[in-house]
Amino acid sequence: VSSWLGNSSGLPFPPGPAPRFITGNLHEIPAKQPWLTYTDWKSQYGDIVHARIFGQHIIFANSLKIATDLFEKRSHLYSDRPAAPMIDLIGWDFNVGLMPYTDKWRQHRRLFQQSFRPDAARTYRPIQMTKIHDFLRGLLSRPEDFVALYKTVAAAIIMATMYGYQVEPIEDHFVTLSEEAVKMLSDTTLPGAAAVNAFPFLRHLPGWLPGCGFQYFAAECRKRTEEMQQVPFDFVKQNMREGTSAKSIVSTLLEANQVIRAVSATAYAGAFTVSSLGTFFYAMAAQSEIDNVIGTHRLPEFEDRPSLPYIEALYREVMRWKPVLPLGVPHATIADDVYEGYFIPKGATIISNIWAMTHDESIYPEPDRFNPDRFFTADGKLNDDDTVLAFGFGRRICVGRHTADATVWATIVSVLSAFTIAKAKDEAGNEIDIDPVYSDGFVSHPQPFQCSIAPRSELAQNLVEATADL
Ligand code: HEM
Repeated sequence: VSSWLGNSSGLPFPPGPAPRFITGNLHEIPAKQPWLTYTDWKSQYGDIVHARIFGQHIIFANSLKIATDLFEKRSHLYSDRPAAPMIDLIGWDFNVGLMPYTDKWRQHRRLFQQSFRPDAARTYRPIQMTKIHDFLRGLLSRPEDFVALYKTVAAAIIMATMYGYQVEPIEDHFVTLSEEAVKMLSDTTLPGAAAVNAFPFLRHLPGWLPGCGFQYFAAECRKRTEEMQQVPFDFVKQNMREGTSAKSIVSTLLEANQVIRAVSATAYAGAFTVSSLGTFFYAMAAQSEIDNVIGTHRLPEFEDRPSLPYIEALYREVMRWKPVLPLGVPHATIADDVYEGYFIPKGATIISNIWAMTHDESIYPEPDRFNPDRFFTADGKLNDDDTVLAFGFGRRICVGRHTADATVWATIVSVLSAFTIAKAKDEAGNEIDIDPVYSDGFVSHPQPFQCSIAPRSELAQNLVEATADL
């Protein structure tokens, strides 16, 4: 009770909606697109907002300044993750991104960084391009399956770099395993999603008791999560035994070590966040820049990046407009703190409201409009707003960001160089409008929609077909 109500500091919590006695603000947390509600709270209460769900204090960092002050300048206090018993129950505690701020996290993060720091990330470029070219050929032969295809490209890159495993173009067993495990995680971690997060003692009660059905769900999740870690790991070990192992991060690091198993499965799950890729299909421009700089006789390469400022702006806008994790991954405090006269208790959940930051009208006028031009100065130069907020903050900033950045950029430029994407037409020849609908939950993916994807020219088609022989 003292943690629910208690604040012995004599200082106020940051402003926020009035909580009810027991449940706090639970009744105000919407199931759908909660980041929109939290961004409304920003207009009402300011850049730092406090809410409570049962005994859990939640602080929303709604501006870049607050995020920088807390997650970066006070990173020694703000780098923990909230304790969520449901994460342990479903077996996701193996994941670096969800681990508390402990020596174990440091060890996993260090290993991850070794394989994903900028110079290491550059060595994966050939694999990235190969998989992106597979994707382009997929678009030629099955444009109607573009959603399944772009989802696979991100997974294909991670699976090839981590495990040396080449995914099947459709319904790959490993990819399906990971997709299901990520979906289960997404369903169980939002505030208010699982009673056991609010009442941790419930984890000790058997599933047959009323209200404890989550135990059966959790047991099923644990099985999937275990499989998701073990199956691709066994694949590498088997190939190494048989001497057929392709070079991969796991085969390079492998000393039959549990940390590697967990770190690699973390990366494998990270693949799904690369669904930022879906977003850029909503927007078409920039082909003339590619034609002017690269010409039409070859496909783009990573080395072209500095010469393509418009594509750079397009990439930034894709990452700004619909951040894949609109509320980031929650941080938590490891001790009491006072910020600008407000009390922030130990164990509080700190949400980086990335949506509010990337839709801040004072920085991005008309924030809901997709407009890459906003990243140019008045004299037509790319501006210096090059920090992608979608990757989060401080010591917990996304470790896969260099690889993810390269994948998203290279996919955008490759598709644009070879294809025209337009609205689909109905039987009467009228254009079908696109209604951008995104999934709810922890990860926000674009939902399937219709559009027309066709090679820009015969030359473009030949270039894409020729990638099969590379
Ligand atoms: C467009 C793609 C991606 C986006 C937008 C993204 C975004 C994020 C965000 C917002 C966080 C939380 C940062 C914070 O706590 O403040 C995060 C953490 C993380 N990401 Fe990514 N990510 C992407 C791709 C990837 C990929 C491809 C990998 C793996 C190869 C990856 C691995 C991780 C890991 C391991 C963490 C946890 C770091 C920690 O807690 O110490 N991410 N990511």
